[in-house]
Amino acid sequence: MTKQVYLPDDVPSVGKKILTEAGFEVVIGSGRERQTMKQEGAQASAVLIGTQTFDGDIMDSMPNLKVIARNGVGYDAVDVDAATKRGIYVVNTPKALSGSVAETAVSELLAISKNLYQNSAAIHDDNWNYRKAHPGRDVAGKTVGILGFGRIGQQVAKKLSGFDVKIIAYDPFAKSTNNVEIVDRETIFKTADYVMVHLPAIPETKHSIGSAEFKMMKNDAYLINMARGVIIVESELVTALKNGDIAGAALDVFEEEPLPVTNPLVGLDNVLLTPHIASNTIETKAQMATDATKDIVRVLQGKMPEANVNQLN
Ligand SMILES: NC(=O)C1=CN([C@@H]2O[C@H](COP(=O)(O)OP(=O)(O)OC[C@H]3O[C@@H](n4cnc5c(N)ncnc54)[C@H](O)[C@@H]3O)[C@@H](O)[C@H]2O)C=CC1
Ligand SMILES: O=C(O)C(=O)COP(=O)(O)O
Repeated sequence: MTKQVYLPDDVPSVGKKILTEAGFEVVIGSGRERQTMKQEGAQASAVLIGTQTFDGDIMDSMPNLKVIARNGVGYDAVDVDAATKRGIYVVNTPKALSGSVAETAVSELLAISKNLYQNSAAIHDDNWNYRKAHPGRDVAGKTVGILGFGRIGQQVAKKLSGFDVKIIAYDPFAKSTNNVEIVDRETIFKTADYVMVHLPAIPETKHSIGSAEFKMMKNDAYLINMARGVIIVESELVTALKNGDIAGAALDVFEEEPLPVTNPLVGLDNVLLTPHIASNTIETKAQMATDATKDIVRVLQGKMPEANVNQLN
């Protein structure tokens, strides 16, 4: 019988082509909701998922499942222990997206420094003079502090190398490089003008940045989080933004996604909010779909997965 690959969300055609050419049936689903996935994926030998929760209960509804492919890098929402107990591979696409996420991180750093969003909104509102009372900040001469100096953190440092900034990083497993000094965690919060979060969401990092860290930060410093919402204590960030403990924030990820419009972050004028778009580009989505589906094919053909190799772009 033809093996099924279940895609709760559609992916670029290059990925579907790899699956059909390898002889698999592609089942495009209608969303990430638990019951929907359980029904639509009941016959699946492989699934290709986003950031939705994928636990043992869902795995048990898919008795043929051999591989869970994360179309992305963070697999914090996949119960890897449950998969391992069931003999199911978990793969991801770390090589595909580091550069793209770093581009978005640097874009947001520049956008909050120059008030790009507010100035554009002001023009749309027929307010050319908004700029007068809202000068931006130069990036040159500032200190950028990177928390988590892995694939993405290193790409951020590379992209920033032409900006005349001092770059420091905290990561217990990383070493200083030509242009990046590894420092202790406190030094990041106390001295950086931009604190950039590129940590994995693991028990050690969950809610690890809150009021104590915001109080350590300089009043004119910015927080940029492109990693996972759960790393920040959101309510304490709101307080810090309102009290002026920090100058502003750029956030691509939130504890609850989609971010409810009732969340107190919405409407603050010193925060740039984007809907989890750091890797959401035409080129990177195609590369992620390619890497993930090639690994699905390998596993379903009885080979070892390859895309999940810790290698820089
Ligand atoms: N906004 C978005 O669309 C995207 C978000 N992400 C998030 O970015 C995260 C990072 O991705 P990569 O750089 O590829 O991962 P990575 O595993 O290459 O790098 C993470 C680094 O954090 C370090 N680390 C671990 N615990 C730490 C701690 N307590 N303190 C300081 N450093 C610590 C590790 O040693 C590692 O070097 C992912 O886990 C994912 O959640 C990834 C892609 C897209
Ligand atoms: O790769 C990751 O970890 C991401 O956060 C990308 O998110 P997505 O799978 O595109 O919703």
